[in-house]
Amino acid sequence: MITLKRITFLRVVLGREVERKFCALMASTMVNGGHSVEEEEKKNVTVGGGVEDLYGEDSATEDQLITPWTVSVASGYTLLRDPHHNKGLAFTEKEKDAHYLRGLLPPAIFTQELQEKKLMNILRQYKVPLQRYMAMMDLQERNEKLFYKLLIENVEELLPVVYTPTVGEACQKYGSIFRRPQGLYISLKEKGKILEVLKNWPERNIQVIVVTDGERILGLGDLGCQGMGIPVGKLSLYTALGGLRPSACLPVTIDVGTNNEQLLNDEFYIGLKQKRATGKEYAELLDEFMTAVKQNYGEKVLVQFEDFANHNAFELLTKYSPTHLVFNDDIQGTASVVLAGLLAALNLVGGTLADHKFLFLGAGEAGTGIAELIALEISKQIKGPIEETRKKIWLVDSKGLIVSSRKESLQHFKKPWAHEHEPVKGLLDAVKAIKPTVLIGSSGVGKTFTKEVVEAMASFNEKPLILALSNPTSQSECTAEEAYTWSKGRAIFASGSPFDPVEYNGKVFVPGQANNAYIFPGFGLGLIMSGAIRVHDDLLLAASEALAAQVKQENFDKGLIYPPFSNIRKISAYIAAKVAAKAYELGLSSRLPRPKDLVQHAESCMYSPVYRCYR
Ligand SMILES: NC(=O)C1=CN([C@@H]2O[C@H](COP(=O)(O)OP(=O)(O)OC[C@H]3O[C@@H](n4cnc5c(N)ncnc54)[C@H](OP(=O)(O)O)[C@@H]3O)[C@@H](O)[C@H]2O)C=CC1
Ligand SMILES: CC(=O)C(=O)O
Ligand SMILES: [Mg+2]
Repeated sequence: MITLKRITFLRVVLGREVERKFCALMASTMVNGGHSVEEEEKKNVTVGGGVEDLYGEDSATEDQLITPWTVSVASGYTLLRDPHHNKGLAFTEKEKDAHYLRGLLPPAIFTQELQEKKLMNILRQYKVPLQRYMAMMDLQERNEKLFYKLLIENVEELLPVVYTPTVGEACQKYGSIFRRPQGLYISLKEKGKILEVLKNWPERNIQVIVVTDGERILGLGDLGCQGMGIPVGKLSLYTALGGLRPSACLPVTIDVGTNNEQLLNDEFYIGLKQKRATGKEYAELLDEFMTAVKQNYGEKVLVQFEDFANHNAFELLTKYSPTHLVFNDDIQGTASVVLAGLLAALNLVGGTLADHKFLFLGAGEAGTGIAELIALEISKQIKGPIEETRKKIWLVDSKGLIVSSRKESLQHFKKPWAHEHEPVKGLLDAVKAIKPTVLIGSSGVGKTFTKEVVEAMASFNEKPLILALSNPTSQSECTAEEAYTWSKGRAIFASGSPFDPVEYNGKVFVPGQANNAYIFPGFGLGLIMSGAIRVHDDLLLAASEALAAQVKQENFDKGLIYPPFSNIRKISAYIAAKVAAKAYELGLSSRLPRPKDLVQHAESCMYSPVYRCYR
């Protein structure tokens, strides 16, 4: 067995040539069915213009088995190809000598700051967002630290590139832009072998998994296996925004087929070409996955469900919450970020949460998840039963206002919202009938907050609070410009995907981004650093309150109900500390003793993308 220690010994004691020969011979014993070293050495033939075929790969015929041999000591060419350790032109002269890099790089040496400047210049030249996305993915595969340095230090500029809206387009075109796998693909073909598949992933100490089955990718619907862009994007935010180590993050796509005909007919589709498995077949695959995850990574690995369709999402969350550390970002993360925005908005609109009336367009994961957390917060504030506080909240789905006469036919997650009211068909009529102070879009359907809807909101609210949560930008219920113009500059507006500032009547309005990206990185860090074993609603409330507390007067002055993303690492540390504190208080934490200063502890846990010096 060849070991890293032996290779290092050979290199240090006997020199590089001996090491090369040794590796080659070890490799050749694994070629052609394992013949003796001598035999294989004799057979080392020359092919391709006199280049030695050390590993026997070129000379092997098609039916001969060869070993995909690699020596995993990161030095020389291998070091430059290793995204975790590559520093590009930033290797020092000393490092070039010590790590066999001389001649493999041009003479100039760039600092990481200069590399960052150069790459930002290049990125800014791309006019097409998808080109920027691909350039960032290339960078992530080439030089991980530089990727994160760029993302952390230019977060407001690059978030729309690696995340919504561009990640949506990337998923739609994932088959064409796919280069190298960035996460684990677990399909029906892997049934019975999922534990082995997890072991194929090169990293062992996984702390957070983001998993999708691709059925509800943003507001773009079923993108099957191409949904992989979402776990990859979310996890890059876990690192950039929440400070989790990249090596501790595992993106997973469960492929049970797709019902998207366009993909099924696409010759370049990268997933299983079959209709989605459902029922027992689906449940068994998911169960095998969840069991394998716990077996391989232990009790404290966080599994974040992302962009599952609601007919699976609620069930999975209910099923695995008692046994695993699971979190559904679309249901719970979105709820927490919206509640934070509402708590902050009270500074602008006045009153308490209980004084407001809420109307949702969209009664799925996001809509009912947010509604439930608002109702919970109000019931805690007024110390009243949640059945009563739910009555302040109304939801509209594709069939109209959810009312008691529809109760029998409603999905279980809509039933608590079926209040007494006569049937109402469309949103405009619902707005006029309910007269909400807060209108929240979570339908996944763009352009549904029409001029009439916004004008109606502005007719009975001095400052209508309008949140257009649906992603990507194409699915936003209205644009920032529409919200400000149609409300004559009175709306307080935030959206799931970012919009540029808008000038209306000589005043500049800055729309905020109501996106769960404010919550999940800090929330996850809080769970992990405290060794939490279960998620509890009170942790979500703690995260909301922490985020709301981070909105400063200067933000309110611009009409913002969220703090800017530029400060997100500090915000995430604060959220993490509050979540961890609550987890300790509830006895859900296993990492003892509890650190005294949790904010400082959170900051000290965070991954830094600064280059390290190699000995
Ligand atoms: N900003 C953020 O952080 C987040 C944003 N989102 C966005 O929210 C959107 C919805 O996500 P999610 O809740 O998970 O999706 P779901 O599929 O679970 O829910 C969608 C809801 O919208 C309703 N709906 C669909 N079309 C219409 C219509 N024309 N009129 C009225 N209602 C309609 C559906 O009605 P029915 O039940 O009758 O089919 C359903 O209740 C997506 O675009 C997603 O990107 C999601 C999570 C976080
Ligand atoms: C933001 C997000 O999680 C979504 O749109 O699904
Ligand atoms: Mg999502």
